[in-house]
Amino acid sequence: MIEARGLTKRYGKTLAVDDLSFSVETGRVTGFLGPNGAGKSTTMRMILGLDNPTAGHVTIGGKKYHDLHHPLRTVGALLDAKWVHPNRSARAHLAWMAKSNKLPARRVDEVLDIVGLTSVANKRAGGFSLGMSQRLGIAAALLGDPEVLLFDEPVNGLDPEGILWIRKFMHRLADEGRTVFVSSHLLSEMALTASELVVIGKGKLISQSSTKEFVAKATENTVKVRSPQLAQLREALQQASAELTDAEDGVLVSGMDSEKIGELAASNAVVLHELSPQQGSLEQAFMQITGDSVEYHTGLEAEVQQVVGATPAAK
Ligand SMILES: Nc1ncnc2c1ncn2[C@@H]1O[C@H](COP(=O)(O)OP(=O)(O)OP(=O)(O)O)[C@@H](O)[C@H]1O
Repeated sequence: MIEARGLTKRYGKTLAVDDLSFSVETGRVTGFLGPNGAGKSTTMRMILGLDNPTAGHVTIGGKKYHDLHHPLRTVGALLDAKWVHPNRSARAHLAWMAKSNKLPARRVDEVLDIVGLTSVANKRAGGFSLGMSQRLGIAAALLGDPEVLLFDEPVNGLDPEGILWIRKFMHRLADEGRTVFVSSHLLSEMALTASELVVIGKGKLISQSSTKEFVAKATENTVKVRSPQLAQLREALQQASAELTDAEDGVLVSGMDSEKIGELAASNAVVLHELSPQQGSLEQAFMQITGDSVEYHTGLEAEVQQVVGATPAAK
């Protein structure tokens, strides 16, 4: 379990992490979500003792990283998959890591097998694709068989197959009872990967909850209605204080659930052609909750739309 309390990091004038408190539980995948520049990497570096907090603290299993007896047996991390020496083979790289950290040599072949790199174990890591490099990075993180795993933007640049592999692998690690903390600015990806979410913007905590709660709490639920007697239905809905927004071929109703709308239509003898509750998406929730915490708002919105074909919440 990871616990941050009042964690703060200042670089000159930039407050990269601002009084952040959150906890990451064992046995599940927790997403660390925030737009670019929100402070995710800085937080991860502080968890791993690579950066010192300006204030506050963060512990792993109750201890600060520097107080851990066997750091690599406690926590493994994938921060940058491309730091491997390019002329070293995958096996040599892991063997060197195992040796320098006093971990058993037999673990090298075990982790190569776990991440599916056995057949290319003797090939130069410099020739690896990004997906293979990520797997090698994950193998390195697993060398000490740690209970806690941190992944910083692990799916960045991967093809769909690579993304799927990482996602399934994280679920597997959590199912084994490990603590998995994974950062991403890809909202849609986190919805599929993480059951818990720690959401930050501009270094500050925005929310910590289950992914389901996050979406439910943040999205305004609407119901799409189509009817050949739309004018009549509009009047009835407005009289009942529902809020209406024009949709392409009908209206979006908020402030009233689908049962009520159906009953209202029936009591006014209005025929309905569609009555469909609109599922809130994680993207909509994120936009609504982060609001002006999104440092590069326009860019992020465009990116989200590109990635998932999502449209911003209908108002
Ligand atoms: N070593 C550093 N020196 C100065 N400023 C830094 C340093 N590291 C990070 N920052 C600044 O701190 C803020 C948070 O950066 P950080 O990399 O932690 O965010 P992030 O959420 O991981 O973003 P990204 O997804 O782009 O990596 C940014 O404004 C960044 O420019």
